[in-house]
Amino acid sequence: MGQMLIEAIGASDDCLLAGALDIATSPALGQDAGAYSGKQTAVNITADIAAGLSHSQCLIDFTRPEGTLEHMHACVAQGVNLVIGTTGFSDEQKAEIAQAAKRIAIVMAPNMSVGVNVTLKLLDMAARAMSTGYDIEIIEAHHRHKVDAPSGTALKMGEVIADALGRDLKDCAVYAREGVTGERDPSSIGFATIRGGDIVGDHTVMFAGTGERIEISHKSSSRAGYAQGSLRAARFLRGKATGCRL
Ligand SMILES: NC(=O)C1=CN([C@@H]2O[C@H](COP(=O)(O)OP(=O)(O)OC[C@H]3O[C@@H](n4cnc5c(N)ncnc54)[C@H](OP(=O)(O)O)[C@@H]3O)[C@@H](O)[C@H]2O)C=CC1
Ligand SMILES: O=C(O)C1=N[C@H](C(=O)O)C[C@H](O)C1
Repeated sequence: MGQMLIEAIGASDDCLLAGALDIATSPALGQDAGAYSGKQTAVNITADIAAGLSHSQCLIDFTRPEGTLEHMHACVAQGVNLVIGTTGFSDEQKAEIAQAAKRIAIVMAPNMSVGVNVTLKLLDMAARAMSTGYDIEIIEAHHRHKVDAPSGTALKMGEVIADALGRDLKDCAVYAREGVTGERDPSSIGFATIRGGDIVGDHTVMFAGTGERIEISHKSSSRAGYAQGSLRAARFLRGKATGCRL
């Protein structure tokens, strides 16, 4: 995602790359942030977070939860707003992010694509309309490099549906099935995860009834939409001092 963001920022007429961070062991440290594509950005990749943020108004973070939190503390110290695309946070980590939003402005979304966020609205509507008589299953597929499961997007879809049905996802989510599982609990929301190849990101929510089923799907064919959505979030944060969209 770092490379997609550098590309999207380079192509935009209102955003400027002011820093590029990676971890201390990265072989890319010291290189120009555009070196991977042969295009110069005049920004060198650094692991020095304070230095990387020193000319920035907003940090866009796609790393790992522990990296995001480290970056977030630096953003708070330096008054830099934050867009979080990283997924896989625990409840405690999410609470820490909500606390930080009292000091800086934060947008956090497990999926930055416009299409997925529209899909979340469709799911809210569908769940309310099919609140009984339909079994709800969420199926997601991603590339072989993805480290968290189910995806942040699938979990968000589950939360939206559970909220619409007046359920708590913690009580009704079924993340795995194996062996003699017994019949399906009608109040459950099931998750199935596929990992393989270079699948960018597919999500389908199935409402399986008697004699029919409805499937609402979103499929990403490029990661560019995530980068564009992140810039949109950064623009939204421009001029904001505190608060969060989670
Ligand atoms: N919200 C959205 O729309 C999207 C969210 N994502 C999420 O973004 C995250 C990153 O995905 P992706 O770009 O594919 O992953 P990558 O592994 O390709 O990139 C993550 C980068 O973060 C670095 N990193 C790892 N740990 C740390 C750390 N502790 N501190 C600082 N940097 C760190 C990695 O370094 P190194 O390679 O050296 O380990 C790597 O450069 C995932 O959580 C993914 O689910 C992804 C796409 C869209
Ligand atoms: O790791 C990815 O690639 C993606 N992660 C996000 C998630 O966990 O939902 C968003 C998108 O599906 C791509």
